[in-house]
Amino acid sequence: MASPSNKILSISDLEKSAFRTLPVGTREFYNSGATNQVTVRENISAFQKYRLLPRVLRDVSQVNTTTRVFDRDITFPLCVSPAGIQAMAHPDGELATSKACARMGVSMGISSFANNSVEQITAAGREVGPIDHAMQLYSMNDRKKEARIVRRAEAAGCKAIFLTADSPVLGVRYNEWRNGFQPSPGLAYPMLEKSSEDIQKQSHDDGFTSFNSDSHSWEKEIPWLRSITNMEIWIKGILSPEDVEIAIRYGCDGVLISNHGGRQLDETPATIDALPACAQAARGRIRIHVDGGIRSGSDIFKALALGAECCWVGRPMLWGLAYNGEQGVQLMLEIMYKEFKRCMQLAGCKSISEISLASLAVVRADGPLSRL
Ligand SMILES: Cc1cc2nc3c(=O)[nH]c(=O)nc-3n(C[C@H](O)[C@H](O)[C@H](O)COP(=O)(O)O)c2cc1C
Ligand SMILES: CC(C)CC(=O)C(=O)O
Repeated sequence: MASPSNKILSISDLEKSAFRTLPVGTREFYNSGATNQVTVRENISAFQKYRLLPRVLRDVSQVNTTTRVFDRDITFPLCVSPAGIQAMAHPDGELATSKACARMGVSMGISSFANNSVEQITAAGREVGPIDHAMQLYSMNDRKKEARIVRRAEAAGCKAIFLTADSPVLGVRYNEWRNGFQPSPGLAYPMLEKSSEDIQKQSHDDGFTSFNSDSHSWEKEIPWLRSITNMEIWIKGILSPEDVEIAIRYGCDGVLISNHGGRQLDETPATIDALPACAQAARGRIRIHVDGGIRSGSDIFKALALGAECCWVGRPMLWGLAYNGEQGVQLMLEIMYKEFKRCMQLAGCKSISEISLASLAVVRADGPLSRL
């Protein structure tokens, strides 16, 4: 843990603190992406194409930042994406994240690679306050094991399955291969039913072979999932409007526009760039959320203006955990919340429904400001 006297004012401060704290193999595993890191970089830089166009002299003395996710009003439109192996950032791992999310009134995704069980994670959050969880899932060649994950998540009160659609195989991860990445000894994956001994025997890459199954398809996976659960079914990892259309056809409840934080297929578009076409294709028929590169309140604002109903964030949670466990994740969410609220006020929006394309402009190198 970094010294609490270090002033952490922004997500970038948290990132720098985690950089100093985490051993190089863990830090690179968390921060890196696939191949040449093109998408990792663009997920961040693409936000800079957009400029905020404020409307002034509007009464923003009362601002309502709340929005509805899984039939609950959450504090503001940011939740925590499912990210695996959180116990390498802090021994409390996902338990700390769940508590911080509950304290801040936002939802949490639980990775199949969590180091704690869905039962422990949901219970930890509920000790603090009301919270909804989504269970992240891969299509697996061991259908019985996959069904056990779904049943445990439902029994533990999860509201949704996030089916990760972008990971039939692991991305090209030079950093993991160079560092011979392994989770710290002693860490297990209880949802995947893997003990720490099992994990140490195989490479991270080997761990993904069981996901490359012939059930990794719309027609085999979605009707089967529907037949075994009443939870909402969301597809995580969509980037094209065509796939949004298919998700609607299969009766899915939502999609998370995501490139897995640039960790799977490199040179896919930044999610903020893929979002508008996907939101237009959805035409309100399916929920559209987004993750990837969201690092400030104005990034959340821009994503909402471009058609997302809610944003999710991965690495900033890991940096918060590395900084100071539960309090660190809470600090990350507080920073985001305060920045988002201030951004709404300064842009002249007093509720989420007032955030629209009219609040954005694009500055082109060779011309004047363009409206979207
Ligand atoms: C260390 C790490 C582990 C992750 N593990 C998973 C996972 O187990 N399942 C999954 O669907 N996505 C996983 N993700 C992707 C996140 O859910 C999310 O899509 C991504 O982190 C969003 O980008 P951001 O980190 O720029 O916010 C992981 C991301 C990171 C950084
Ligand atoms: C937590 C991992 C085992 C999975 C991963 O690295 C990822 O999904 O990006």
